[in-house]
Amino acid sequence: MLKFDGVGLRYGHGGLHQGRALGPEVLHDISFRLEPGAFRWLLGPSGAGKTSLLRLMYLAVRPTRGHLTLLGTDVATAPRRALPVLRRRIGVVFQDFRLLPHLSAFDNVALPLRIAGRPEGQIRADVTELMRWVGLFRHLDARPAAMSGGEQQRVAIARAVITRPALLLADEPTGNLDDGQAERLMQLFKELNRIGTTVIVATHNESLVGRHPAPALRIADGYLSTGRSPGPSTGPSPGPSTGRGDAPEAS
Ligand SMILES: Nc1ncnc2c1ncn2[C@@H]1O[C@H](COP(=O)(O)OP(=O)(O)OP(=O)(O)O)[C@@H](O)[C@H]1O
Repeated sequence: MLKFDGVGLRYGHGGLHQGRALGPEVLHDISFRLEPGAFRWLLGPSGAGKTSLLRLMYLAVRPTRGHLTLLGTDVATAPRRALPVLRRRIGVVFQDFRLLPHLSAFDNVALPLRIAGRPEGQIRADVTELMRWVGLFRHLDARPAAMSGGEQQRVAIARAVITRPALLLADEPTGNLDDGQAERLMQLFKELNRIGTTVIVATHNESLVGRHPAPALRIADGYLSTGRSPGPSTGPSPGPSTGRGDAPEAS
């Protein structure tokens, strides 16, 4: 369902004729495959290429070389009209949240459901329940500017998961959360994963990764390797549902 085959990425491509030179390659020869229901940490030092890899997966950029298949669709050969439909099956928690400033927290989270044409009564029930779960029930009417960083991050998370996407991509989703909130967030991600969502979480939060051992995509200097995240040496560690979706991988 998610397949990278020799993918490389340079920024600025298409810009030559606009006077911008092609930048250096920031991702090199990325090859891996994930089946539906997989969970992966995405790990690597700052600047290694985690956000760039996620941007390929939510169609913000296209590979400069190689092949990328997302949810069964080859993004290079798919007709242009197919891409927004594909994109709607992907939930993204952006590192910088990207909430719409003129909308309330409720309306930010409701937006993907409204775009999908869901009935307003169902939207109200679903959004209210999820906002209660992420601890923001008292902030339904607040605008992003009136919320703390952690509150905004939780709105961004709620917006990403409200549609139960086929693929959930989260870029440093606990950066503004305390440990208790981060654990609650992991419960949410694991529950989605349990019901079939493929989940990829980029993070520097080593203690969170240690508490939830799962296979990892590791990036260093734009090159990918795969392996298992370090887990606690003792104690129960159910972790995300790592038993499913573990397709043979090559990197
Ligand atoms: N829009 C862009 N234009 C040009 N180069 C970029 C752009 N975005 C990222 N890069 C470069 O791509 C490389 C990888 O950056 P990326 O943001 O993917 O790393 P990261 O692993 O997500 O880092 P961090 O953990 O700090 O968020 C870096 O060298 C960065 O400077």
